[in-house]
Amino acid sequence: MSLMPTLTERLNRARADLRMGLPVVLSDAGRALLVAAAEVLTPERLADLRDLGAPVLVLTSRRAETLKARAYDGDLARIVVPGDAGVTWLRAVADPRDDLSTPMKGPFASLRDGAADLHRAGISLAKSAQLLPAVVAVTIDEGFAFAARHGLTLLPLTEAGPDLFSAGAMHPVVSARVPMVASEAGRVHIFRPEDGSTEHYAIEIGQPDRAKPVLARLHSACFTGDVLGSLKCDCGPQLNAALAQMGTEGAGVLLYLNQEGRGIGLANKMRAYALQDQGFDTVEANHRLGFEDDERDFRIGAAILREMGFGAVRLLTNNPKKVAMMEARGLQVAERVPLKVGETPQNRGYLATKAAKSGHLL
Ligand SMILES: Nc1nc2c(ncn2[C@@H]2O[C@H](COP(=O)(O)OP(=O)(O)OP(=O)(O)O)[C@@H](O)[C@H]2O)c(=O)[nH]1
Ligand SMILES: [Zn+2]
Repeated sequence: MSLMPTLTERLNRARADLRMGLPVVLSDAGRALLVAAAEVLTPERLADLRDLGAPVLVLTSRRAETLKARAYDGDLARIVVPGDAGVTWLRAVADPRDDLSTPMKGPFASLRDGAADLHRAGISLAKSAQLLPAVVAVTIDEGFAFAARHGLTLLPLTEAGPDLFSAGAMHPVVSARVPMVASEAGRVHIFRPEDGSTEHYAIEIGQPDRAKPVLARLHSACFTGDVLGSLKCDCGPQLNAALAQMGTEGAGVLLYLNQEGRGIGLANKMRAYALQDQGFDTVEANHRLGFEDDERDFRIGAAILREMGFGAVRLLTNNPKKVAMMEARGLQVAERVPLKVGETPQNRGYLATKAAKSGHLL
């Protein structure tokens, strides 16, 4: 018998550790790296990291571009942390909030030699913990004994497949009837991912025929739009219109995917909104924070639909990438059904940017 946690279980632990400001040990092929999230690192822990070696600040090339720092590792940059730099410096480099008011943070020296795969895993981990994609990293001689001695989580990446950061299979937990304004024949299903990460929901309207393409919507959570009625986006009206159409047709399925802010989480989305108030558009704001335009994993939606017995959909969307992603996961998109509602004076620019830069159909 072994009660040792699997890599996936350790990964979930590592996310929580990182969010608390605890370092995590990443190891592969005899190499080991200690990583901690820049946004929550305390001065005491930074001092501990310095005792172990010279720390680097790992950023994505998106963030490095704004900072005019060299990204020798393709998609990321390893920036030397100056000897006198404290956590305030780390946070100012990681977080674009004050870029405009205090533009000169450099010049920065970036590392060019040595492998960056463990650093890359550190960035993926920070993203999957919905933190800013910025980690402080120190190379250590050996991972296993170090992690055991300090009670830290170790991620032995040697065991990792290419899908380490995917949520895995979706397990149905429970479903219950919820009569709604859009349809009295509503049922809410809860799905829990294999890796123990965030749950996602499916709202089934009526009794869709599994043998035919089902009217479907993949809705990404938008606290501001769905709950607060924010005028900055079109999410709330899209959610209601999709349910209403399913109610009118008598059948459909709406997936409510907890991928707030196109997968960056609500805190980062609010950081993006603060940048939008400084004049950047939705895509530029994501990039300045160090994220890609869209960090969502649409495998989740495909896995839930398949688990529910659906193989083909009539997909309510204006986003051709959602169609392509579903087809790539083996779900046939028999038809794309446009969903154009909720344009406001406040979201006109946002919708225009999505059309111009993200390929949305107007
Ligand atoms: N990062 C970021 N996310 C945003 C912003 N405005 C809205 N969102 C998020 O964008 C997502 C919108 O998702 P959807 O409406 O499902 O997707 P879509 O790609 O616009 O495609 P369709 O609506 O299907 O055409 C939600 O997760 C929102 O929280 C923004 O300015 N920045
Ligand atoms: Zn929204």
